Amino acid sequence: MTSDLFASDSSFEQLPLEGAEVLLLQQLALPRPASLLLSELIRDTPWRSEHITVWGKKHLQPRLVAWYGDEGRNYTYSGISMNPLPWTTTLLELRALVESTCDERFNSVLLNYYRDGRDSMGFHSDDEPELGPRPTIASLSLGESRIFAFKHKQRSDAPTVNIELASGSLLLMKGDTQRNWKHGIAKSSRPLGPRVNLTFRRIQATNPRGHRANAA
Ligand SMILES: O=C(O)CCC(=O)C(=O)O
Ligand SMILES: [Fe+2]
Repeated sequence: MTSDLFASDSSFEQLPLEGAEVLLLQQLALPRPASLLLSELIRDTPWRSEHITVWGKKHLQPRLVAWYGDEGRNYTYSGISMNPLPWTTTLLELRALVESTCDERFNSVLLNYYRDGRDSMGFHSDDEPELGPRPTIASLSLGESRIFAFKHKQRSDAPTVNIELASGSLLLMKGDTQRNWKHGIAKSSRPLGPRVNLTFRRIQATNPRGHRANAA
């Protein structure tokens, strides 16, 4: 094991997205090598394959998901209501690391498992009412690098901004990011390995029924 596995670049880089606050840390100092965390999460998580309703039509989500968090922090999107699973030791460890790195507090985490290049996430904003009006979301990626694309919601002439989310990277979305931009993970025709993404979130105390119309 070389020290490179644990190398970290401790500075966040601000991405040039107008009307958004998006910061990227290329390499978080993980407690164990990313490959070990990835295989542990793939093996130990009770993954769910969910049907979601998008524009009134039922689809199977092209990825697997799991939702963890403090009790009572339910989350509803695209017609799915998720009751949180109790935190595991590993997820608590990762949460503490992410919280101290970005000086924020989170009470839940959504895990997305992209099994290969055919798995994806459609363009959406994380703008459910239970996240509050200007949510801070911290996204930790493990495994295969995937392209994370931002598309402006109002300005169709604004170019799509693509960023590569490598294993061990931490992306922070804050402020008006969700109000002005959508994001997604495209499919790839190349044979890609597995990736697990963890989005740490803060669910507000009240839990009105939310909706996410376009997160196929
Ligand atoms: O997998 C990713 O990087 C994106 C995850 C995401 O956008 C979400 O969970 O809302
Ligand atoms: Fe998202």
